[in-house]
Amino acid sequence: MTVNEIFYSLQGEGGRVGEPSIFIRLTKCNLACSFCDTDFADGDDMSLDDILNVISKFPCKWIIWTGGEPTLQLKNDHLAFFKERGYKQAIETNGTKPVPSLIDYITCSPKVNYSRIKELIPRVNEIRIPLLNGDVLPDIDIFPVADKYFVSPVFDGDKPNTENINYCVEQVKADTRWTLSLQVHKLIHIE
Ligand SMILES: C[S@@+](CC[C@H](N)C(=O)[O-])C[C@H]1O[C@@H](n2cnc3c(N)ncnc32)[C@H](O)[C@@H]1O
Ligand SMILES: Nc1nc2[nH]cc(C(=O)O)c2c(=O)[nH]1
Ligand code: SF4
Ligand SMILES: [Mg+2]
Repeated sequence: MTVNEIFYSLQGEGGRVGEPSIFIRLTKCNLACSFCDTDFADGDDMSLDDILNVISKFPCKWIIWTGGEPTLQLKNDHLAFFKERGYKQAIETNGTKPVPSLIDYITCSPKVNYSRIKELIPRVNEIRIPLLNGDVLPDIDIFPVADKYFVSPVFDGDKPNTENINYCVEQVKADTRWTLSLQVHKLIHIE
């Protein structure tokens, strides 16, 4: 696999905020979102044993596969390797590709082709849609069935953007099926 970075931190976004997690960021993406806060271009080839060597130092059994777009590389063979070693595995995906079945927790953060996501990924744990001030929030039923639906105001790099936050607050108050998600890791200055 081509790996951009591996770090141990707390989940900063969505339904599992605050949970200790090992982030494995894979290189490459099939989209180029204007607001993307991540530099995922560089990477090193790592074998599964190389990755295990790094992550086994952390006192944590939850992996979050992210990127870039992790579905471009991640397959059930990779997931089976870590599952056999006692890891639970979550994914952060943009919803443009199917998610391998051995994933334990799916966060889908829609960016494009909203109506197609359901066909590719019928059931997710959370939808977490990034919104800029004025972006149209689609009707919730267009998305896959989820346990929880979040709107996530786009941050300016590491800084919260008041207009985007206020706009998301309005959306949640107008349709109570949605919940606000903030990028808490940026607010508390952790990775
Ligand atoms: C960097 S992406 C990687 C995973 C996958 N490509 C995706 O888009 O879900 C991880 C999360 O960061 C969010 N994100 C990226 N840039 C952001 C920003 N400037 N403000 C808020 N969320 C952002 C994405 O929407 C996604 O939920
Ligand atoms: N703390 C922290 N939580 C996160 N949740 C999703 C992230 C990502 O970049 O995928 C992320 C991240 O980069 N840091
Ligand atoms: S899909 Fe995810 S990683 Fe790719 S550019 Fe958009 S936010 Fe960044
Ligand atoms: Mg991030």
